[in-house]
Amino acid sequence: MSDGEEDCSFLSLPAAAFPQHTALTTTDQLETSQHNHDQQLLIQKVTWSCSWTSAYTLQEKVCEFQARLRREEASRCLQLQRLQQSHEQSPQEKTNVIHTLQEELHTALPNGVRAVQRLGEPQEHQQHSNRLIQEGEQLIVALRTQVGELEEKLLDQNQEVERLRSELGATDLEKHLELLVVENERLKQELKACKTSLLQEAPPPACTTTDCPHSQVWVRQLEESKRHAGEMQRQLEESKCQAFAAELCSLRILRYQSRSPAPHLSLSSPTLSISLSLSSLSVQYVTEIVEVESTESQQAVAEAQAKSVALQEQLSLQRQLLRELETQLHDSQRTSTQLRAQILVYEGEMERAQGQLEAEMQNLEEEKNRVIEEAFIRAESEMKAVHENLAGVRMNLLTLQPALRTLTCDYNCLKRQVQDFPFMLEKAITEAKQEICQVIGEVSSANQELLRKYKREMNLRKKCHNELVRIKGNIRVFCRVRPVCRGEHDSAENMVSFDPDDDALLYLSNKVKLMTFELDKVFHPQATQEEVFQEVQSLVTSCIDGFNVCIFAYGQTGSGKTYTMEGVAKDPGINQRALRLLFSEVTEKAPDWDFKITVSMVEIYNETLRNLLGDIQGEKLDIKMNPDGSGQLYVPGLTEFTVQSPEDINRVFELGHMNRATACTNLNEHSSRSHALLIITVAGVNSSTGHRTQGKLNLVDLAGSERIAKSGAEGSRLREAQCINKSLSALGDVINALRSRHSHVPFRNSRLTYLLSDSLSGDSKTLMMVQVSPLVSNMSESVCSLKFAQRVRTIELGNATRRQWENSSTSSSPTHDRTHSHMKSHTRVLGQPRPYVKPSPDH
Ligand SMILES: Nc1ncnc2c1ncn2[C@@H]1O[C@H](COP(=O)(O)OP(=O)(O)OP(=O)(O)O)[C@@H](O)[C@H]1O
Repeated sequence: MSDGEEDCSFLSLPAAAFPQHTALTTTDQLETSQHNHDQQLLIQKVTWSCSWTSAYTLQEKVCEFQARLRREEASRCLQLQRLQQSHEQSPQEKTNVIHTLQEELHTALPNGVRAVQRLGEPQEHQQHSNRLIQEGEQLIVALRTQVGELEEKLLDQNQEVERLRSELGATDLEKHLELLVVENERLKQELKACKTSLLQEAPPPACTTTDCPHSQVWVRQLEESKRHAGEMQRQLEESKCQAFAAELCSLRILRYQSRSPAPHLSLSSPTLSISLSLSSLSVQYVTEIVEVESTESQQAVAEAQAKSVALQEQLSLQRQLLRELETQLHDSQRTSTQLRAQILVYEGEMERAQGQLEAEMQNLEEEKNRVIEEAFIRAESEMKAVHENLAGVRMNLLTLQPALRTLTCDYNCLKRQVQDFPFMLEKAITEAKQEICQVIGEVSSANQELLRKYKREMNLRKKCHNELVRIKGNIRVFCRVRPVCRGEHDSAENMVSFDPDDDALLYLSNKVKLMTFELDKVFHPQATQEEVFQEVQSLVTSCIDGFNVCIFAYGQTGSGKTYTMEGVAKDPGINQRALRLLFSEVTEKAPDWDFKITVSMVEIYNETLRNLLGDIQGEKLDIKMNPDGSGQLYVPGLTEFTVQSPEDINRVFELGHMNRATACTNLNEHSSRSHALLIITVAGVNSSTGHRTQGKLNLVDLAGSERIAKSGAEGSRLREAQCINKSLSALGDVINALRSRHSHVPFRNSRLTYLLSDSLSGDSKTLMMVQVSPLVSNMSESVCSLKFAQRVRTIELGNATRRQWENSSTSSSPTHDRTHSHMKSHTRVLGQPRPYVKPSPDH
């Protein structure tokens, strides 16, 4: 039989005594706040019930309630145990939960006590109800009084229970629990620290199980736990002894009660323990005792019963405590076992780590020894080398010391020189300046003297040059043999030959005879344009000195006249080269002389004069006598282009070539049958003396000189040939007249001779370039051209030193002394009428 069953066994009231009490089933209805009300209600119910059946029913309900109450207390105790055993919660949380549970327990215990008391009340009421049934309403009042007293005693008992509980049970248990929790935390910390040190300080220090402080702590803890378990065991034994003594005492009381049921039973000892077997007494016995007991004895018995209940509770608490202690002991033993196992594991790990550490130490030691040995060997070799170097350095030092002394002396000497250098430099600079100034003066005077001599020599050279030209004659005849062109199969090797020793001889040979021609200069087919111009440039530059010059190319068609005079774009002929030379010469003479170069370009076709630089293409011009009565000729409308830069030269030739090509449908054929004239006028004035000079250069590309019979021309071609022959024969006649010194020179017989009359006069210089074809087929024409050239070469035009001169002062020209001038200056602005010099008929 359980404790609860024993408690309610003496209240074996009949069932269904209070049918209307079925609502009293929950713990809430038995709370303290409802206690008085429930007591009153219960008393009323008891009063109203007059049968034993109702009492038994009430007893069953009470027993059921007590059983539930104990189950709740047991579950709370178990929960408290679980919480105390839990090591995962923090101590503060555990303490809070324990306090909460203790409060609940404190609340539940009085309720349980009151409930037990109330269980006694029905019994008391049942006992008194039998009398009250008989005695009436007075007993109810007495019962109420007793109930009040019982309540007061119940309160005392509760206080006593609390005191006992605080002294014996819960306080020690809590302290022990706290100690265990603290110890547990400390062990956890040590275990964690031990793990950390093992991980960090690998390998761990070598220690044995007996030397390890953790093991010693655990062993001490184990021993302490054992000791604690022994104390708990001892307390359990004491509790058992107390329970046994209480049981004996209760049995003695019962025997005493059975022997002498005195009305004043003394149960005053507070330490008296009542056995649980007290509850096993039958209700019948209690009823009989109560019937014969007095009021005081009944009260004493009730007190004893209450104390018995309290002691029973203490006993149950002690048993519970014992079980807890036993559980703790088991846990401690299990923990000790686990700790031992863990210690063994740690010791194994430490041994392994120590072994690894020793192996690594050994390896490191070997490595260290090896490295030290290598370093030692290396250091020895280096030391040896250093010693050798040191010996060499010492030797060098010994040899360098004298050199250093010498260098020091040199350095001191140089230092003194450097210190004196500024003064010496200044002195040297001053002397050098004086010398330089003196030398500059000497050089300047020498330069002046040299310049004076140079000018004198230049004048002398020009005089000699002009004298040479005069001695050579005013008409010079050159011959140029063109090469065999591509596509020409005729060979000239057998027809034309040259004298290697004399460049003035040319041989023409046919099948019959060999003809020799003596000219001023013969150019072989390989002669370049530059070589040809080298020979004629002295004539060109004499134009600057005021001479009239005429250079014309003569020869049959295709003999190379145009090539010599105009040339090609990549290799220009005499025209372009002469103009560029004049431009560069007058530029060099600036600023002493201010020269102006003007250019005109005309062609004579079928005895018609055409302007090639005019705005009107193919404009026909005429040669007229100047109306001023000077007897000079001029060409009205002739365009003169002033050349001021090399680019102007190019523009002049481009314009002239374009106008000539536009005026003629077939340029090649047309050019063969017309005379092309480039007229360059050079007029200068000396800026210091005011002397003026003017020369004219006529560059003429004559038409082909074929014979009409050979060409077989008819119609217009015949007329062209007749005009060409007329002009060429007129040129021959003029030259013959000049050679024969006739009184009349027929300049007017053709436009060509009329236009060139001033350049063919006595003081002019004429160069005839006879062009010869190397082809055998052109043999007869070549012979005719060369014969004509030889005749011209014999002409004496007069004194070439005579030139155009305008200033009447006695000073000399740039290169010559002043002589007679027969030509007046007739420069004009571009496009304006220009007087033309008419040659003197005397010439
Ligand atoms: N010295 C030379 N070197 C190279 N080729 C030349 C030479 N002389 C003339 N020629 C060439 O011979 C050909 C005829 O020359 P060019 O036209 O000058 O003869 P031309 O006497 O002026 O003829 P035309 O009376 O018909 O005008 C041209 O193709 C020209 O290039």
